[in-house]
Amino acid sequence: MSEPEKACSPIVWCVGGSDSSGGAGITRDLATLADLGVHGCAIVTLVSAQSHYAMTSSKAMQLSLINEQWQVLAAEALPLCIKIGAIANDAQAKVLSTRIEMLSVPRPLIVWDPVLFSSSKGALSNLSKDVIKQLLRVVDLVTPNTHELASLAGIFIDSEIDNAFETKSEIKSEVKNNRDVRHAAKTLINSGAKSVLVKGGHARWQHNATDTYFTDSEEIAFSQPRVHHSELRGTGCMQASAIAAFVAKGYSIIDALTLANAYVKNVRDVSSSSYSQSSLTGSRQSVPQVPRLAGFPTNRDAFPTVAFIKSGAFNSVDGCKTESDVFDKHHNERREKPFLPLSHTKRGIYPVVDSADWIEKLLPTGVETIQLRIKEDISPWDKARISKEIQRAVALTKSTSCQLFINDHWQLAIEHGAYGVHLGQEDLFTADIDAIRKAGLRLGVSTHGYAEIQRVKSLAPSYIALGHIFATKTKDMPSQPQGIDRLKHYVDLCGGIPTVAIGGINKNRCKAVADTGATHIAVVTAITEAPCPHAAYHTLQKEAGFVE
Ligand SMILES: Cc1ncc(COP(=O)(O)OP(=O)(O)O)c(N)n1
Ligand SMILES: Cc1ncsc1CCOP(=O)(O)O
Repeated sequence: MSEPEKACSPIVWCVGGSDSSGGAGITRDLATLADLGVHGCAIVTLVSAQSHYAMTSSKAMQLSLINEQWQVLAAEALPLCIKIGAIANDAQAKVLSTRIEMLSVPRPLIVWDPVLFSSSKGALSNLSKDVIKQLLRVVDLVTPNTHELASLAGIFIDSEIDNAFETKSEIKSEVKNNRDVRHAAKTLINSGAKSVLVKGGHARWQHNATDTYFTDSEEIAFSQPRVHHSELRGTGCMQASAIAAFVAKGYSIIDALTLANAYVKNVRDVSSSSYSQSSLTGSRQSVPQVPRLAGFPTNRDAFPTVAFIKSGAFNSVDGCKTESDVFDKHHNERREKPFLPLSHTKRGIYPVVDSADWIEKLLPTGVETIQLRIKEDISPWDKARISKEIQRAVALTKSTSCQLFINDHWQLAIEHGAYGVHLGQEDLFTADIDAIRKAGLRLGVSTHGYAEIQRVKSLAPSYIALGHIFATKTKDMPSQPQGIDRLKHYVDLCGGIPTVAIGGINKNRCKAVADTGATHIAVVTAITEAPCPHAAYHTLQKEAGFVE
């Protein structure tokens, strides 16, 4: 399944150096963008003479030429994203920082891959502490590996010491474990960086390769099985360009990080398999491994495990008891203990209602899955009344085959023996997931894109809800509607786990939704605001093709 074509490609600017081997730098950025259906423009900062194994020289572009490249592009159209790679010197860095600061709001998202050295063993840039500090503060996302993170954080640690003792210090930040990663990343954030993605490829102490994304309020880990002995160069350039490409295509930053991680995994896989193929056929004579194109990632096995670490829960570095695998330990444990599957495998319309009366009203339709969703901010009920309502809903459905899910109130759902619980993303930080599973209740969880789906898959829930598909008046949504094309990808990504599509679905839209393969279609107003809710339920079932 390929990604839908848009009428015109989004634009990303790449600022960086050319690598004559095509393995990295702006050469690789442009190939990555083209592979992902994004038009790349180039602002060349330096030209390097490089092969896959050595760099013999590198020459900086004149400042006037950097300025002119920027100006001529800006006069035509501003991009949705700017990816910055190697910057040759302080003067270039200052021009770029000033240019970025002058961009009017809403400005493009700026991603800086802080390439200080080339993997073919040569220095590409020689930036002073002050310009690095300035750059860190003007960009939106910086993507260091652990060596680069140590150098960047060292700058701030050095200057704290410089300020305190008024002496020059050689002290460097050390990054030798996950605790150091967090400490160094938080140093950058506390010094004004907006967000940091620390790449785990060089973090040999990690069992998996874990990229960790930090903002002042979030920490999200993306893990892949570690690749040992990779000869592929330019993966950092590819990853940062892919992030820029996905943001330019309208994905949220955390989905862009998830997709870019999967993209690089695919490039690695196709590149190494064609490389080993060439060795088998004898066509390889000390030929370097070159990156192959991989396109939009659609294969489930390329996607990372995603773990959201609640901000605050680990905000003190000492809060991490085990320095390793804080990031994915719980997720791996849970994957081995799946939730019970749904009892009905038949696809169907899934009404979401706010009272036991509605459940009573709809049961005669033969509805097989229903949700009681009581929102306290809508009706200020006290806990005792909510408890009674849940108890009544459970009693109504007990002797039927209808699967009753209780939204949010998982303790009451357990207490009253409901069939299942439906939770949102925030609830996952607070609910006792193990208690729900041990009590034998099913679990459904809401998601709003790639990162959350990958997070939730690790819980092995009974279903994954995907939303919101279309604009809805029922709930204020902070995210954009997903649309049918993305829904198709999400259903595929969920693999064998049943899916529920929700948000703005009515009788005219449910056929297209059902065609994506979503197992269930959840609706609120298409039933609750219909003149005849029974008839509406049957029409939706029919239009979706769930019944003859
Ligand atoms: C089937 C289904 N899907 C999504 C939701 C939304 O749940 P959540 O994100 O917890 O938001 P609220 O419903 O609590 O507003 C749902 N209820 N059911
Ligand atoms: C609870 C919820 N979660 C995502 S969209 C939504 C509301 C869906 O209501 P409607 O079917 O009326 O658009």
